[in-house]
Amino acid sequence: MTSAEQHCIRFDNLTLGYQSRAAVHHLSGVVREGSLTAIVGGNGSGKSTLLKGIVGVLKPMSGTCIRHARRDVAYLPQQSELDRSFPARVVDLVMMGLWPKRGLLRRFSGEDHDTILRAIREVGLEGFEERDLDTLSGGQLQRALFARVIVQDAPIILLDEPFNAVDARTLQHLIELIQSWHRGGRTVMVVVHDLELVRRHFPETLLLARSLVSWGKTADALTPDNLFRASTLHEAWDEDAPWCEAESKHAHARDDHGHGSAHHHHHDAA
Ligand SMILES: Nc1ncnc2c1ncn2[C@@H]1O[C@H](COP(=O)(O)OP(=O)(O)OP(=O)(O)O)[C@@H](O)[C@H]1O
Repeated sequence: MTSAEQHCIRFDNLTLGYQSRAAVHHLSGVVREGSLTAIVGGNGSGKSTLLKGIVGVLKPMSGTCIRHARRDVAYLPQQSELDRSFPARVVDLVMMGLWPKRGLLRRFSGEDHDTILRAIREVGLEGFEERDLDTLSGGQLQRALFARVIVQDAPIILLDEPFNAVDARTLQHLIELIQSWHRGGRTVMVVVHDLELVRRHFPETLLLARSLVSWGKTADALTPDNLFRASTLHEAWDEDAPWCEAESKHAHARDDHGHGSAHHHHHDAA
């Protein structure tokens, strides 16, 4: 495998934000092809912003985020960003996963319908095909969204807090689906708040506190020291600071974690 093949996503001094305020500062490093990474950090630490930067809905303020060979991305936003009152059934939501490939106005083939029904079965929602989205429980909606990811069949999968408000059984099922995507060689990044879950199921972790705190094998990334540093940075935020003032305040934290080319060595394992 060439090094270009190993690098699925590359960040080079990437800064992302809104209006004139940066939310993710000067991130450098590579996401290895086929890796399974948890993105961890406190509220407002830039996790969702980073996913939006990878998808491309948010353009860099500076630096770059490059997806190798413009790989397709399946992106699941936080449930709070979804409009549940949208008048659609489960089958319509899952069908949307085929739009990028088929186009909005093309008719779907019998094969496409089989793909959609198979995905609905795979997430355990058989019998719910015709149900309106606004009648689903939170866990059922999350299953339907996972079915949409399945039909998208993308090599890169980004999930923003997919385990929020799901019960133990649904959680186990969603984890199994993520693991099957990982075994199939897809590159998967998931925003997760529960650190025990991360330690149990995610080989690699990226810990954010607006700037990168640590990134590598989960056991190395989530040391008490790194978690303490992340919380200290978190407390030091000034929401009203002009962009990059926060960066200079936090420069020491960036200097000693050695991300970028150094962190890349972590990615041989997993
Ligand atoms: N659309 C927006 N416009 C302006 N500022 C935003 C916008 N979205 C996020 N922010 C700000 O960017 C910063 C990072 O937010 P982000 O949503 O990436 O954090 P997060 O780590 O995903 O948080 P959480 O765990 O609470 O979901 C926060 O200060 C937030 O207020």
